[in-house]
Amino acid sequence: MSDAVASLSSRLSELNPVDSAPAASTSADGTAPAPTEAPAPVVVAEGEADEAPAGFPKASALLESLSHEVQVTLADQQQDPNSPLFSAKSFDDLNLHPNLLKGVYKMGFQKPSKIQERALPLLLQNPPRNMIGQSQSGTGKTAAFALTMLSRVDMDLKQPQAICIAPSRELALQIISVVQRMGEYTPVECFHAGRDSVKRGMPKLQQQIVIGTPGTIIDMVVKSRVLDLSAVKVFVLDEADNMLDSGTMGEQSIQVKNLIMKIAKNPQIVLFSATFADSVRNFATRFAPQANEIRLKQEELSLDAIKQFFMDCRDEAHKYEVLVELYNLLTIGQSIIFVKRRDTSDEIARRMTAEGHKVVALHGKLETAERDAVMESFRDGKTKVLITTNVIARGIDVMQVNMVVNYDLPLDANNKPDPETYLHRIGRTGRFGRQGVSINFVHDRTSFQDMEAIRKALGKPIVRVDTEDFEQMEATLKAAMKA
Ligand SMILES: Nc1ncnc2c1ncn2[C@@H]1O[C@H](COP(=O)(O)OP(=O)(O)OP(=O)(O)O)[C@@H](O)[C@H]1O
Repeated sequence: MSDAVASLSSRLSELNPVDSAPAASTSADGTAPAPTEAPAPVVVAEGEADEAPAGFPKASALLESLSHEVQVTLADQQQDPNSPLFSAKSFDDLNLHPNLLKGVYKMGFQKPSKIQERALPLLLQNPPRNMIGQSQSGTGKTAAFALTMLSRVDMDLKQPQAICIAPSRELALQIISVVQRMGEYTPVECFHAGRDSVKRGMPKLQQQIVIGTPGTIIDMVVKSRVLDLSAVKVFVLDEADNMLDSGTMGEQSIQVKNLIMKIAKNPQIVLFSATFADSVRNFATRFAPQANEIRLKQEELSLDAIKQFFMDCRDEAHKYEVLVELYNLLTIGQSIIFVKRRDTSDEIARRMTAEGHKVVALHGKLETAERDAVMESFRDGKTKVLITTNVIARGIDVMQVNMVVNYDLPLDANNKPDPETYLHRIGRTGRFGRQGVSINFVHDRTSFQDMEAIRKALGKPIVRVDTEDFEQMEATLKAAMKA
C-alpha cells in the first residue's frame, strides 16, 4: 500500500468509523457526514442508529449481495416488463420500411427497447405529431429518432428534410454514424454541420438529413446560405433539456426552430432526453406544442445496473493520489473521468501518462481534428481512460465503458449540485443492459453535501468504499463491474 493510501486509510478510519463501528450516531437532522473539517462520529442519512446509513450502505454488505447476483442476459431483460429494455413486440411489428428493418437487424438489434416500442408508433403516425420522449440513458433513444428521420424523408428528393441538433460535435458525429448504419440499405445521405464543415463556394446541401450543433446550422442558413430549410419535415433535438436550458445553446436552438417554422410546412418537432427537470419541461411543451409525451417517474430515472460509490479524500491533492491508486489497483475495461475544468483534465492526463497509464484528455479548447482523434482512439479502445469536462457528459455511447469517475461532482451554472448532469455522466456506463460502476470523489464538507443532495434527488444508494481495506475495495468494485 502506498503512503498516500495508507494515510487516506488512517484518516478515513478516524473520520468514518461506520464499517468498524456500526453503532455510530445519527444526526438529528438526518444529514450526511462531513468528511473533513468535522471529524465527529459518523453521521448517517435516514438510517437506523445501529445500521449502515440508508444512503451510504456498507461496501461489505453490497459485496455480499453482488456475489449472489446472477448474470442477467439482455434477452432476460427484454422479457422483464419492469426493465426499460422490455418489449412485447418485435421490430417487424413497428411498420418500418423493409430496408430500414434490414439495417436495424444488421446492427444486431433483435428486439426493440421499451422507448423504441412505445415511441416509434407515435413518431410515425400520420398526420405527424410532435413528441417529447424520455427514457433512461443507454436505452436506445437514438434509434427511435433516427428511424423517424429515415422514415419521413423522401429519398428521391435531394434536399434537406430532417434536421437534428445535439449539444456536442462528438454526439452529432455519433448520431450521423447511427443514421448511416440504419440507413445502409437506403440511398440516404447525411451531412455533418460542424465548425469546419462549410467550405467556401460550397453548393446548397442536397443531403436529406443534416445533423450538427445549433450555431453551425444557423450559420449555414443565414451566413453561408447553403442550407435551405423549406423542405424540412422533422426537427429533432437530442438531449433536448440541455439544448433548451443552457444560455447560448438555448437561444440558438430557439433560433433554429424559428428559421424552420418560417419556411417549412408543419414540421414535426421531436425532443428526446433521459432527463427533463420540471422547469425545462414546461418550456419543452411550448417548444413542441401538443406533443405526445413519454415520461419517466422520478424513481425510474437511475438505472439499477450502475452501482454508485464514493471515496473520501483529504483535499484536492489527495484526490489525485487516490485516483492513481484506484487505477493501479483495478484493471478496468474503459473509463471516463469527469472534471470541472479543462486545465484539470490536462493536468491529470499529463501526470497519469507520466505514471504509465494510457489516458487522453478531451475538452472544448482542443482543435476539432484533435477532438476527433481523441474520440476515435477511445472508441477503438486504443486509449482506456478519457478525462473530460461536461462536454461529453451526454449521449456518448461506448459500450466498453464500465467505470465513470466523478473526480469533481457536477455543479450547475449557480454552483449548485446538478443531479441531471450526474445522471448523464454516470449513464456513460451501464449501456443497454450492461453493468457499470460510478465513483464520486469528495474532499470537503461542501463536496460531500453536494453529493448528498444528488443522492437525495435520485433516491439511489451511494456506497462508501472502505479505502482502509484495499482488498475489500478491490473486491467490491470488481464484483460490481462483473455482476
Ligand atoms: N433494440 C436494441 N437492441 C440492442 N441494442 C440496442 C437497441 N437499441 C439501441 N441499442 C444499443 O444501445 C446503445 C445505447 O443506445 P443509445 O445511444 O441510443 O441510448 P440513449 O438512450 O440515446 O442514451 P443517452 O441517454 O445516453 O443518450 C447503443 O450502443 C445502441 O446501439
